Amino acid sequence: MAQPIVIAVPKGRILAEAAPLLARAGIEPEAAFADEDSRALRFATSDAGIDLIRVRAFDVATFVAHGAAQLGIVGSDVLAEFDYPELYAPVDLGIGHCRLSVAEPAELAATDDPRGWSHVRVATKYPYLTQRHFEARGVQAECVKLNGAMELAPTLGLAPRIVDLVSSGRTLKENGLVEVERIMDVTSRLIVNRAAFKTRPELVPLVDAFRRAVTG
Ligand SMILES: Nc1ncnc2c1ncn2[C@@H]1O[C@H](COP(=O)(O)OP(=O)(O)OP(=O)(O)O)[C@@H](O)[C@H]1O
Ligand SMILES: O=P(O)(O)OC[C@H]1O[C@H](OP(=O)(O)OP(=O)(O)O)[C@H](O)[C@@H]1O
Repeated sequence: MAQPIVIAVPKGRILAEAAPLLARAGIEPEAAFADEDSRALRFATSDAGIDLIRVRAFDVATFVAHGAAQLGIVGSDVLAEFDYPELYAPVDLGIGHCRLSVAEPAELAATDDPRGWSHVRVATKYPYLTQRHFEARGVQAECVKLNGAMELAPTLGLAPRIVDLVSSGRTLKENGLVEVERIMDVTSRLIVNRAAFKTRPELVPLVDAFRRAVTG
């Protein structure tokens, strides 16, 4: 029998929104998948031809790009940051709505004019998107790569500005920061390994099932 199709799903906040979509696409994982205490990483589903793996959001794109998983659910922020040519993103899943923005302390923003920037130092989890955004504006960006808690960087002198995801704006507000530029709007996408899409015909109805799960 052929190896099961592996779908990579991010743990964390997207998982809660993705679970109902999986159900609507007809994918019923074993009980341990929804159990946060489970230490398992790979889960069977009611379809012997489909397994799920639970990985970090940034790693979903890597697993699928390398063909270790054939399908995945990932934020368009992660997709754009890695820009893997091996990935095809056929369905906008309409979940995980947020935006990638530049933010700085409210006191700095009071007198700052982004149009006057020629060089910026930025703390971010997204060095590629940050460089690209500023380069397009003719601004030289120096990035300090962090994996979380970017909001601490300005007050602790690591970098005066940050590039991070914003949704309600609560995290920025509670850390004395304000949004000064929006880089991109973000939603989660279904991603497919391009080579697998050609060689595994069973992926076609599966992608269609996700498409229907979103629209119907
Ligand atoms: N505030 C938010 N509102 C909506 N979607 C968000 C928000 N923050 C992040 N996302 C989406 O969820 C994905 C995962 O977010 P994030 O990287 O913050 O997760 P995490 O659980 O901290 O991951 P990890 O611990 O693996 O770094 C992001 O790539 C983005 O697409
Ligand atoms: O505008 P808000 O609604 O406050 O959302 C923004 C926050 O959400 C994300 O973090 P997340 O909650 O995923 O935490 P983590 O990155 O620290 O894991 C992001 O990195 C911001 O810190």
